[in-house]
Amino acid sequence: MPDPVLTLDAVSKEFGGLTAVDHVSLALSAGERVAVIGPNGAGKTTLFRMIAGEMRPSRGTISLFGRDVTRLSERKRALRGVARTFQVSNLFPSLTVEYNVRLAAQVGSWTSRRFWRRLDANDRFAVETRAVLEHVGLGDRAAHTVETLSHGEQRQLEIAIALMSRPRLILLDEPAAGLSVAERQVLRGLLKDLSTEVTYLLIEHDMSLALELADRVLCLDNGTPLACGTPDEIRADAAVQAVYLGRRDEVADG
Ligand SMILES: Nc1ncnc2c1ncn2[C@@H]1O[C@H](COP(=O)(O)OP(=O)(O)OP(=O)(O)O)[C@@H](O)[C@H]1O
Repeated sequence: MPDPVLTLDAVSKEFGGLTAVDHVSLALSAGERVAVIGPNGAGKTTLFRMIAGEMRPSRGTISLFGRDVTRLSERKRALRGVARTFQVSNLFPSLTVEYNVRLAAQVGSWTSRRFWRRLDANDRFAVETRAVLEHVGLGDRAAHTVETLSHGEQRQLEIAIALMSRPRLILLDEPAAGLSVAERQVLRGLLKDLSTEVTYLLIEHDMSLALELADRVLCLDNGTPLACGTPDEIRADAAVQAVYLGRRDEVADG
């Protein structure tokens, strides 16, 4: 059996007297898609920040591909294949779509101490950039500036940027937040069709989207794992339904 892509072993995070994440354990195998759900303040983003290396756990260990990375920096984890998209966009609005992707890829290349290449150079990044933009459905938008993109297209671009680092694990932080129904459909298709070479962990408030995309769902409540199971198990879970009271129909309909 290959090592899991990601293993969380009793990970906790305290902020002063507040326990934001409390003894969360989880293992993701290669190609698996796991959604983390839970009401506001459940600890989802804090968990992501610890996995990405932005923040250290108070207790517990985090391993990537069988190696303990609990004390490794965010950059070193990125070099091991972790990419992340954010709730708040990190894009450069006045630059073109293509330039945003190439810039991110070349900064990644620079931080990994590979040879810095000129942004204008007709190099391998141009080919990879075109391919990844086609892949996320933005092939015809390459020459447009980011500020002219719809909100949904900007989310697609963020995924393109994450894919440029050829990640083995992507952390998607509410990719569907603020999207229209039609934009959600596009995003749903994109995430469903991603190669299973990429494992992903997804925070998503849209319950039906989370249950549709995920192989497995972890529900947090006040930092504590409330339930972890297949989408069908989560739909049927009484504790999850109670937490989502008022959204009970949404859980049931999935
Ligand atoms: N840097 C911090 N310092 C102090 N408290 C924090 C910090 N970050 C998060 N918290 C607290 O930790 C708890 C969990 O927050 P977190 O943002 O992880 O929840 P969440 O599930 O992502 O919520 P949301 O769905 O609203 O984004 C909250 O009570 C929050 O106020």
